[in-house]
Amino acid sequence: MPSLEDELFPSTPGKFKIDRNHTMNRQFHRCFASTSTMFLWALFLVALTASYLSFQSFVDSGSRYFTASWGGIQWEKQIRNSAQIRRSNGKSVLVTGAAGFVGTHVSLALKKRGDGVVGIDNFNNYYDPSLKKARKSLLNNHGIFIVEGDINDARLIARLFDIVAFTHVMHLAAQAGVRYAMENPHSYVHSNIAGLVTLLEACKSANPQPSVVWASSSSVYGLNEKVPFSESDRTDQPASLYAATKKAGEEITHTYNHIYGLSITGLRFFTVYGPWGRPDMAYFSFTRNILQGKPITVYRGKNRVDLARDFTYIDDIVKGCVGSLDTSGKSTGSGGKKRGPAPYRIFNLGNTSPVTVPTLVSILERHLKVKAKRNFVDMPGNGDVPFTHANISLAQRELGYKPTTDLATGLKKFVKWYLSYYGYNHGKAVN
Ligand SMILES: O=C(O)[C@H]1O[C@H](OP(=O)(O)OP(=O)(O)OC[C@H]2O[C@@H](n3ccc(=O)[nH]c3=O)[C@H](O)[C@@H]2O)[C@H](O)[C@@H](O)[C@@H]1O
Repeated sequence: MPSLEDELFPSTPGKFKIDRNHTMNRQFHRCFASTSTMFLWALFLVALTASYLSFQSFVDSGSRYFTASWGGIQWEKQIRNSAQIRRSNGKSVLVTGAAGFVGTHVSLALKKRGDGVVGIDNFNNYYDPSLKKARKSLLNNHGIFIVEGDINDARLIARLFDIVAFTHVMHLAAQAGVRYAMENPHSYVHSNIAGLVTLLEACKSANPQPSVVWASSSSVYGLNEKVPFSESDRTDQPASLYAATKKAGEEITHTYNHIYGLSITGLRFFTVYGPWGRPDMAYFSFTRNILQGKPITVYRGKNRVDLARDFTYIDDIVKGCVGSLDTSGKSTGSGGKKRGPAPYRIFNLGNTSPVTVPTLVSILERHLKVKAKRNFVDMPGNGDVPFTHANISLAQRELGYKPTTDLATGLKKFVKWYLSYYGYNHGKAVN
């Protein structure tokens, strides 16, 4: 039988060979062996502590990356209150990108009719975060709580699903903007691909699984020339990385529908505009420049053809989003496993009457009562497409979607909001 010493210090030629016949030697070795055992244990404990500490710092630095300031009893209470349903057969909806343009309007519409709404937004500085904070205040005033966090933070998303059994997710968080993708390509991958997958992972694991409605984009039609654009038209020729990530989103959501039974509705928004809009978009930046007496750059296509967009007013988009939530059908999975086929739908949400960019400028001039200084420039090869035009018959049939606001009417409402929000009085900012 090997002794304990033998097991701890196997008889190998050299250093630790034990002479069993020599008592002193034996005592020395016993003493040495127990010291060494202690030494080994100490080493083991040090290693264990070191790996625990480095794991903690990894977790902490992860949290710092997501600037997580969430958690706690008060925080959970605010989420539960915000998610409270106040009508029969109401929904509890997690709205991602809730402090964004479309997110704010959809959250308000849902809350006003009695649905529970919890928002999440990372308040990044792609455009003026103070506008996002102002939207947040607006939502807070209506009893909507916005969690400050990133959809890439899997722990946070999982926690939200622990606190609330969301029936629906309205996923609007994204890196938007067609031309900015050349400046910061990775932000598109971070939000529109990685963030989407993190969110879908949480949705797939949630019990019950929510139904997911999310924002795709008219830009997926890319170089498609068949007009108007129908959902069945080809979308494999994106003209920008932004469009490519949105198209990838359509494929990614399809796999989650196919494998896990998530109910998915993708909405291809066509150049959405209106009050509380996005400062990076043309109608918004043109307004700012016109009021400040600065020139605006108007792009022109090949052979000096005017560019055109199927500009769609925010209230019409909201109706399309709410209609999608109401008709989404249930997810079928549970415990991360599919239990049957679930709906997978894609809809165009456009105005179905394109307007050229110079006409947009003329309408703004009329509403602002200020003449624009136009600089016509050939459209740079930066991801833009010459025109968009939605065929909306599918959304009309399935969602009852029927846009009612033309560009002149919608821009009038936008200009009214803009002048009031930025404190303009007779064409001059007062603050
Ligand atoms: O429909 C969509 O899918 C997309 O609509 C917009 O993208 P875009 O149509 O390019 O909207 P704007 O950036 O407002 O541009 C509108 C038109 O004005 C033109 N433009 C833009 C900026 C400028 O300085 N000058 C100018 O002539 C553009 O070329 C374009 O024809 C949004 O920015 C995207 O996030 C959205 O996904």
